[in-house]
Amino acid sequence: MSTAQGRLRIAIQKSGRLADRSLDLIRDAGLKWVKGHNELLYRVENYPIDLIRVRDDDIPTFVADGVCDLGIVGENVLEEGRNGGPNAEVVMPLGFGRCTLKLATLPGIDWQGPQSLQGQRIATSYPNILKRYLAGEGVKADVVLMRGAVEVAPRMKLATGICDLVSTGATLEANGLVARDTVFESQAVLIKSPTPPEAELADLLDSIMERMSGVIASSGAKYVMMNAPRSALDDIIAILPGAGSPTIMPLAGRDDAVALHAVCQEAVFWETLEKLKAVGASAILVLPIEKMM
Ligand SMILES: Nc1ncnc2c1ncn2[C@@H]1O[C@H](COP(=O)(O)OP(=O)(O)OP(=O)(O)O)[C@@H](O)[C@H]1O
Ligand SMILES: O=P(O)(O)OC[C@H]1O[C@H](OP(=O)(O)OP(=O)(O)O)[C@H](O)[C@@H]1O
Ligand SMILES: [Mg+2]
Repeated sequence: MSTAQGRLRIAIQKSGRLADRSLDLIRDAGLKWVKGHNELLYRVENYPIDLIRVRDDDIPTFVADGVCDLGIVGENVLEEGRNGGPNAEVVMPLGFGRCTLKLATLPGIDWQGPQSLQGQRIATSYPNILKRYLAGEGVKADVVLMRGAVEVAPRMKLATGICDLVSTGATLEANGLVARDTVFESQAVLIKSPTPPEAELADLLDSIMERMSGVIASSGAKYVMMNAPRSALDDIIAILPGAGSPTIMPLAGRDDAVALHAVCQEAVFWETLEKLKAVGASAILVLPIEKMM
C-alpha cells in the first residue's frame, strides 16, 4: 500500500475486540463512512479520510511507516512490536479494551513471585514483553511462543506457566489456572505516525485528534446541577468528583441558598448524591454530556 494522496488514513482493527469501539469513536468524532465492496478500506464521505481495516498486529507498523496517519490499537500490541526502528507515537489512552497481561499457573505451585518460574517454560503470545519483564525481575526462563489457546499449555504439560491477557478472569478459571503477577496493563490507545501528513491535511489531522480527545473526555463526564445552602458550598465542592470550579448562581428570593452547576470529569455514583443530600443539597440533576472541547 503506498502513502495516501490527498487523504488521511486511520488504521483500525477489522474485526475483534477493538473493532466496534474504534468505529464508535470515529463516528462520535463526526466522521461518516460508506461500506463499499472493499473490506480493507472504508471511505469517509464528509472528509478526505479513509479507514484502513486490518489485523491489530499490523496497525503499529502501518502507522510507524507513515502508511497510515493515525491508528487505534491495544498498548499490549504496540509494546510487543517495539523495536529499534521509528515508532508510532501514543497520542492518548482511549479508555476501552482494558486488559492485563498476567502470569498464570496451575494452582499446585507454591508461588513466591516470578522467581517461581526460574528455569521453567512459559508459553505466551507476547514473548517480547515477557522477556523484558523477566529480565527486569532477574528471572531466566524458557519463553515459548504460542499464537492462540495459550491457556491450555499448562494442562498439556507444554509449559509450567503462561503469560496471557486477562480481563474478567473467566478464561483462566475455565482452564483451572490461577492469575499470578501482573506483567503489563493495557488499554486501547490512539497512535500517530512520526511522518507528518501532506501540508494541506495537517489541520484536518489536528482537528480529528482534538475531536477524539473531546469524545473521550466527555464519555465519562456528567453535568451536575443542584440547589445548595451557601454554608455547604465547600463541603459540596469537596464531594463532587473532578468538578474544578463550579458555577454558582443566585436563587430568586433566597439569600441563604444558590444554584450550583458543575462538570464532573468522573462517574457520579448514587453514593455521591447521597453525600450531597446529607450536606443539604436538593433538586440534584445529573445529565450526560454529548460533546466537550
Ligand atoms: N479479554 C479482553 N478484554 C478486554 N480487552 C481485551 C481482551 N482481550 C484482548 N483485549 C484487547 O483487545 C485487543 C484485540 O483483541 P482480539 O482478541 O480481538 O485480538 P486478535 O485476536 O489478535 O485480533 P486480530 O484478528 O485483529 O489479530 C487486544 O490486543 C487487547 O488490547
Ligand atoms: O479474562 P477474560 O475476560 O476471560 O479474557 C481473556 C481472554 O480474552 C482474550 O481472548 P479473546 O476472547 O479475545 O479470544 P482470542 O484469544 O481468540 O483472541 C485473551 O486472549 C484471553 O484469552
Ligand atoms: Mg492480533
